[in-house]
Amino acid sequence: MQQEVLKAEKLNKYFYEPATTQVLYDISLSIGEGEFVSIMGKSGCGKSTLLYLLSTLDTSYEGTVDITGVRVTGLNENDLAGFRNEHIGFVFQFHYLLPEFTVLENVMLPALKLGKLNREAIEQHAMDRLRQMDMHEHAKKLSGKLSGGQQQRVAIARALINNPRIIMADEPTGNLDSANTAIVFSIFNQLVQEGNTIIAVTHDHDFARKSTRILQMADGRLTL
Ligand SMILES: Nc1ncnc2c1ncn2[C@@H]1O[C@H](COP(=O)(O)OP(=O)(O)OP(=O)(O)O)[C@@H](O)[C@H]1O
Repeated sequence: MQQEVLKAEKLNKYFYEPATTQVLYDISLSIGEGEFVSIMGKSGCGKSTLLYLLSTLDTSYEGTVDITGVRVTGLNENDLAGFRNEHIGFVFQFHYLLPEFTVLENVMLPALKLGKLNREAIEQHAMDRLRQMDMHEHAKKLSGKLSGGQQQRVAIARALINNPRIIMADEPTGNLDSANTAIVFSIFNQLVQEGNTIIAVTHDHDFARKSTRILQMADGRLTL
């Protein structure tokens, strides 16, 4: 049987400002190794909120989340930061590249933080990831000087530097033209072939159609 990578049980989420509102209702799901899951639904239905919970960035909710068999619900922020850095690659729009650092430095950063390899090994690994994204020729440029599509590819290289088993993406092709969308999709496809798991919030039907499963949301509930 396919190994379970992520399990969520009975997630409920409330926001308390400006008034108490429930935005996620009783969400339970299980995602296996090597799945490429798209989360879809109308604007405001709770997709990003759900992804924040699943990716441990938001810790105030009811219910439980287990990732790679670890109960992440209830872990303190320090432990969560370490867990995320090792197991989850983020391609989120707010996880911007640092514009005053080079492309290579940006990609190396999460591995330097993790501290498992020496600088030389990290640099080599970062260059390999950049080559995979066809961005190696830009390694020495300041990331702020790249186009949006190029920055997104660098962000993916950075997300992959610690070889996470799970990649969480919020609108990974949101600001991209069709050529860059195709590149990002083929990178994701390759990652899935290698046994990684991808969970992506997207409005892009073409993108979602190519994933292995679509989670459809409406009004804070999973409908499919
Ligand atoms: N910090 C917050 N405080 C209060 N309400 C919030 C907050 N963040 C989100 N919401 C509300 O929660 C609901 C779900 O928002 P969410 O961003 O998860 O939707 P979404 O499906 O990702 O939307 P979009 O596709 O437009 O990004 C919305 O009604 C939104 O207004």
